[in-house]
Amino acid sequence: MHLQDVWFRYARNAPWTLRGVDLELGPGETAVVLGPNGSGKSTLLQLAAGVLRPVRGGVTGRPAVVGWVPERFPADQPFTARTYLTHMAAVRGAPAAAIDEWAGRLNFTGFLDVRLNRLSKGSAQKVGLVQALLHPPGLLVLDEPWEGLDAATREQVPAIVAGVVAHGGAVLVSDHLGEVSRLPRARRWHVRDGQVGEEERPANRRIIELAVAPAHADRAVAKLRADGFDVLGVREER
Ligand SMILES: Nc1ncnc2c1ncn2[C@@H]1O[C@H](COP(=O)(O)OP(=O)(O)OP(=O)(O)O)[C@@H](O)[C@H]1O
Repeated sequence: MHLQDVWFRYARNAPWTLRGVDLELGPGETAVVLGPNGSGKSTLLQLAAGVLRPVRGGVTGRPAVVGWVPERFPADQPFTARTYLTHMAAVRGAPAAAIDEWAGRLNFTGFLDVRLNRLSKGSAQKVGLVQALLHPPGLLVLDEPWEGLDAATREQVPAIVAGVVAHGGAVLVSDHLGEVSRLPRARRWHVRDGQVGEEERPANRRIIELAVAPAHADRAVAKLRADGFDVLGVREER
């Protein structure tokens, strides 16, 4: 898939959110989109997924099956999870058995007959994830998957990404929490001032482990990033 000189703004006279973005993502590749809040990560993902259309430029070679998981699944709907997913499976030409298979894998089977608008945020996000995976996607787009999902499902994201990649699919993930280390082989695209640059990773790096009190963790991460250091992850001390 190729984003060619893509420009996007939300209204005719609004400032450009993205300017002249040129990116390529091939089958079996994963890219993590990094950048501060409001920098345009979601916008880039939606352009790649075909949810938004570029104002200028274009997107070519988008795979036929795109799985799109928004940051917040729109759960304000009167159907049960099963009814919704059965409909989505029919639309995608996926076997209904895929619903139970994914529900089992994500520990969600007990919620299939609950209405979407009664689900917790984490469970609703699982429905969003399952609908994107019912048919193996040629492109899976995950907007901040580590934010809305519960801890157990978050742990499964790398395996889900690996499954899509193993089928020859491409994966695009946004991340502002610094969870990118969970996908160590992914390319890294940084959105800054409306433009997207790919991080060149030096061949030889040193990994420094650092321990701070939980109350100082966010400040330490922000400070290190502001100084241009690559924070690979944050974990509890075990
Ligand atoms: N539907 C919309 N209409 C108008 N402006 C929007 C809309 N969606 C996003 N924006 C604006 O576009 C800019 C980029 O937003 P976007 O959601 O792409 O950033 P982001 O990097 O994903 O942020 P976050 O990390 O907070 O999700 C922001 O200034 C945002 O306010």
